[in-house]
Amino acid sequence: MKIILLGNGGHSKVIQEITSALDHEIIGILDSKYSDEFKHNGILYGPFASLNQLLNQEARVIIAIGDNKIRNRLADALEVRPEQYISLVHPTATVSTKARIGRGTVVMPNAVLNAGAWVGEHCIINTGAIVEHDNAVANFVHISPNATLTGNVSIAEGANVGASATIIPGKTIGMWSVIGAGSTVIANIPAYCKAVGSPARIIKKAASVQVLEKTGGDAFDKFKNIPLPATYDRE
Ligand SMILES: CC(=O)SCCNC(=O)CCNC(=O)[C@H](O)C(C)(C)COP(=O)(O)OP(=O)(O)OC[C@H]1O[C@@H](n2cnc3c(N)ncnc32)[C@H](O)[C@@H]1OP(=O)(O)O
Repeated sequence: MKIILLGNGGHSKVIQEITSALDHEIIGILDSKYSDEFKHNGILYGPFASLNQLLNQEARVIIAIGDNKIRNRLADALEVRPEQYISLVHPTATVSTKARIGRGTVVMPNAVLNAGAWVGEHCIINTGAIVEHDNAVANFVHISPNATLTGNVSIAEGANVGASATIIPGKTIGMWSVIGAGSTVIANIPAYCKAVGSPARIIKKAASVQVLEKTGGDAFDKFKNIPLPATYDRE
């Protein structure tokens, strides 16, 4: 399969290795840092504007950028049809036949996705991360290296779970929230919050969450609408 990578930073390096391990052929690496096109080892390097000519070659695309917001913005901005995105799973990752992985998602070496785990589109399940049974991981999420989502955990869109963090069973991380490296989450975390430590405490909340709390509203209930990922079979 011919693959085009969008982004050429550290995260892209790892994806390039996964792509090679899967015997795909990288035909283009595009990045905003390039203003002109050039070829090196048969790969076209250039700006994102070069995407259309490469897509004419029946290639598939992966957004190889670690920042969840930038992946989200790029996916919105690009005229790439959903079926043109590929999901990549490193050969050493263990993925249950009863797990689902959305388009544009990458599963790094030694990660584990157990039975009933649903992972959405354009997610990163990073090196050695564990996504246990019956997890729901929405689009544009990053589960960092060695993080553990125990059973029945829900991670809403765009959330970022730091390296080696642990989420205990049944808890929810709200949309676009960030969990610090090494933290242990033992309660639901509302949307747009930053939580750190063991047990994790919220150190930063979105203004809207603060207003709800001041007015007696239930912040979590208001923000917990978790967009479940669409079900796409593994490639
Ligand atoms: C392959 C890869 O690299 S994948 C990338 C993986 N990346 C990660 O895992 C990074 C995760 N990021 C973190 O843990 C960061 O520290 C964040 C995002 C949680 C916080 O970052 P910032 O908003 O810049 O917070 P800042 O550094 O100002 O710290 C604020 C407070 O939280 C504390 N804090 C920050 N991170 C943590 C943490 N992980 N655990 C415990 N406490 C923490 C700080 O000590 C500080 O406490 P203080 O106010 O008492 O001094």
